[in-house]
Amino acid sequence: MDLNDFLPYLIGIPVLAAGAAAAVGVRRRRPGGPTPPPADGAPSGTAVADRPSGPSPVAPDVLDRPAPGVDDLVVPEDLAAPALETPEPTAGRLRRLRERLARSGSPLGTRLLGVLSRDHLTEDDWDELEETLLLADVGAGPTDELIAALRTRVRVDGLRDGEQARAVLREQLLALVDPSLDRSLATTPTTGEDGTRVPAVVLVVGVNGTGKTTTVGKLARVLVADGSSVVLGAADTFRAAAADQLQTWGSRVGVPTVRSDRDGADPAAVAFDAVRTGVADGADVVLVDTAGRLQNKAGLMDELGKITRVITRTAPLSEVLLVLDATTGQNGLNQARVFGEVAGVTGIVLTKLDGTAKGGIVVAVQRELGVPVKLIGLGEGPDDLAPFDPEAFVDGLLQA
Ligand SMILES: Nc1nc2c(ncn2[C@@H]2O[C@H](COP(=O)(O)OP(=O)(O)OP(=O)(O)O)[C@@H](O)[C@H]2O)c(=O)[nH]1
Repeated sequence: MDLNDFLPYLIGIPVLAAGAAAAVGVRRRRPGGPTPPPADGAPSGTAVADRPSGPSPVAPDVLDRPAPGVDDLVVPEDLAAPALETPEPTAGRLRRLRERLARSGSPLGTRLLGVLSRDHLTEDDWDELEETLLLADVGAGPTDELIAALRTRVRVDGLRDGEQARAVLREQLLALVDPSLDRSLATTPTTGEDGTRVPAVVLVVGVNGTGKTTTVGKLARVLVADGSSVVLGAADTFRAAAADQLQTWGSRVGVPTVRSDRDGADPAAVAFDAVRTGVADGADVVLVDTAGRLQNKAGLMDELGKITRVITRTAPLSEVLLVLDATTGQNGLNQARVFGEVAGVTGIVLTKLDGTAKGGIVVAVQRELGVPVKLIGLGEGPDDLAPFDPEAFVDGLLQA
């Protein structure tokens, strides 16, 4: 799916929302009510909340989980079946990116333009440009490249006026952001060797607090609006409230959540059951949220490695999205490096871009990991997630 093709929501939203509700359905389990047995009676430590009736998938013995208690299979009252919402089209979201960048004080592009529009650029002016880029988290390498390219353009063509300065800066910033990178999300189901339909599996990783759970919830809305059927896996079993949070996101758009209510349950077991549920339900996409613990690289590698191994017994991983908080600058880059090494990241979600005028992190993180920014978070609202569009982003930076 090409993210930039989300725009057709505009036409299909009422139909798609109704279709999604019908296709996914919401079945509420009552507290204290009977626990549906797994298909073959084997124990399963996870439960599927807000899911249409059907057999529960069963995890392999190797995962060694305890049998469920009734409490494991109960949807709390306050999380049950709210009215289904209609996600907002992404077309408006790109416009909002520009508005938010403009509101964020003095965007990077405006400050650069202020210097470039001066009559005769002195060495002090070039130093100011360099400092501005570094302070905006563009990173040393890309900053040097941009300065060198601008110097060449100024030397060869001269900069006659502000308009020309803007055009040159736009061209050079765009080159840094790299419009040639493939930013589409792999969310198309495939067919297994035995002819079964295999959902696309998207694993979402990142340090705690960066916005993983929120991003999974927002992405589920985007996919539902696009006509896909989705299953969520709450494999963040470290933070007790994360599964509730995810389930709330899912239930608002009729998407079931596979979860365990046991604190500290094995995240790989939840991920496994989520994927099996996706297969059993004939879902298009399974989105798996993970915990963001970064105690040490070995621990992270163990946990993510196990989750990946267990998932890929049933379905290949289509995407590993790394969620990064745009306001954390260099710190975020250090985290990105570790996750990049252990998790085989295929795309970056840059959250909280609404909270920073330092758009340069987009460039730095792409360079650091060698993978594209695919989605950006623009706020805490349910539809504040947009496909990353290099041109809209650079135009947002450059507007007055
Ligand atoms: N302003 C803003 N806030 C965001 C954005 N994305 C997420 N947040 C907020 O960031 C906070 C943390 O988000 P979570 O989704 O709980 O983060 P997490 O990475 O799942 O955290 P853990 O479960 O602890 O690992 C919440 O208050 C979100 O509303 C964004 O794009 N902009």
